[in-house]
Amino acid sequence: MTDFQKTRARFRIPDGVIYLDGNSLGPLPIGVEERVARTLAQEWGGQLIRGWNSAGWMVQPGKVGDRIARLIGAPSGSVVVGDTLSIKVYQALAAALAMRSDRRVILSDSGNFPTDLYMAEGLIETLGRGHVLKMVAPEEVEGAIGEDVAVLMLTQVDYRTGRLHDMAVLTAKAHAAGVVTVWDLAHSAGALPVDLAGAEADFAVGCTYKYLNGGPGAPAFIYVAPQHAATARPALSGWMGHEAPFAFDPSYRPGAGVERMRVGTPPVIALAALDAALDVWDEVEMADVRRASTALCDLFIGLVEAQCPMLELASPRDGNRRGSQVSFRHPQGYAIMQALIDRGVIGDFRAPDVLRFGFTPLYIGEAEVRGAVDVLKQVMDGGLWDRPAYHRKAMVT
Ligand SMILES: Cc1ncc(COP(=O)(O)O)c(C=O)c1O
Ligand SMILES: Nc1c(O)cccc1C(=O)C[C@H](N)C(=O)O
Repeated sequence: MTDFQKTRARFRIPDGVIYLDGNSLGPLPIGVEERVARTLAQEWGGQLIRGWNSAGWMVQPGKVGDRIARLIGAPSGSVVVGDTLSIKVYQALAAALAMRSDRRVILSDSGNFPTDLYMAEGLIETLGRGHVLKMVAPEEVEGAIGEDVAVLMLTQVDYRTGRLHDMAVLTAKAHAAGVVTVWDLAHSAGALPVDLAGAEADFAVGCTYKYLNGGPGAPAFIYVAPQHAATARPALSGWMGHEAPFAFDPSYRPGAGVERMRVGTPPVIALAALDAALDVWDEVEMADVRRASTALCDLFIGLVEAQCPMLELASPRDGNRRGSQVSFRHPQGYAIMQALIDRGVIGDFRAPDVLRFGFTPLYIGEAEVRGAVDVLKQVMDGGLWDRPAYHRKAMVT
C-alpha cells in the first residue's frame, strides 16, 4: 500500500497554498532541482559535447519513454519523449490516417482540447485530400463510429468536466469498424490506471507537465502499438527519427520502431527534470493513487454541494466515469477563482463558467480538501469574489 505521507514530502508547495491545479501544471518535485543542477554543472559544464554519449543524452527520449510506458500500460520500447503534445498529436494523427487512406473522416468530440482539433484542421489542409473533422457530443461518440471513419481521435479525460471515456470499449468498437485510434492521455497519465496494451489502442500521446510533474514546457510522449511501429509513417521526418542520424544520408529512412517518432535534438535539460520527477512513481501503485484520488474528489463534491449549493456540479458524480479533477459551474466562475487564488487555494477557470480543481494524493490529502472548501464557502457566503480586481482577465487563466 502506498504511503502518501512520504510522497508529499517530495514536492515543494509554498506555505499557505492548497494546490489544486496539478491537472494543468504539476508542482516541483524536490529531486528535480538537484538533478537539473547536476545536469548543468557536471554534464553540460563538465562533459560538453561528449555528454551526448557519456551522459546518455542521445538515448534519454527512449529511456524516459520506458518509465512513462510503465504508467500507461505500454510495453518497454513503445514510447518516446520529445517535442510538445501538439506536435505529437499531429504525428500520431498523420500516421493513423496513412493507415486508413481509403477513408476521409476523423471523428472526435466537443470535449477535446482545442489544440488537438486545431492540429487536425491543419493536417487536413496540408494533406489536401478532402478529409473532414467530424465532432459529436462525448456521449454520442460510440454511436458515431462507423465504416466511414478513418481515425477516432479522443482525449480520454475531458479537460473541462473530467468525464472519462471508456478506452477499451471505444477502441474495440472502432476496430470492429476498421477505425484506427489515437488517444490523448494529457489528463490521464499519472492520474489513473491506463492500459494501452490491454485496450489494444493504436496510438497515444500525452504531456508530462500535468500529473507527471515534469515542469512548465516539459516534453510530450507518443506511443505506437508494437504491431504498427515498424510501418507507421512519421509525417515529421526529422533526423533524430532517421535510421542512422549520423550517417548524414541525404534522404530519410525511418528509424526502428517508435524511435522514428523522434524529430529533432532532444531537450536534454527538460528531460533530466522529467526523469527526476518520475522517481516518485517508483514508490507508488497506480491503483492506490486512483483509489485515493477518487475518495478525495468524492469528498470535495460532497462538501461543496453541502456548503456551497449555488455551485453546480459539472463533472460526472460517479468516480468511475471521472478523471482526477472536479469541476463546478457558476456564472461568476472567473471572479470566484481569482478570489480563491488570492486566498491560497489554487485551481483554475475554463470559459465560460467552469471552476476546475485537480486532486492528486501524491501531495493532496483530506485536510487540503476540507481547507479548500472552507475558503470556498467564505468566498461564496461573503460575496468576496465581487471586487473589480477579480473581474479583470489575466493573459493565462
Ligand atoms: C488534451 C490536451 N492536449 C494538448 C494540450 C496542450 O498541448 P501542448 O503541450 O502542445 O501545449 C493540452 C493542455 O495544454 C491538453 O489538455
Ligand atoms: N499547457 C498550458 C500552458 O502552456 C499554459 C497554460 C495552461 C496550459 C495547460 O496545460 C492547460 C491545460 N491543458 C488545460 O486542461 O486547460
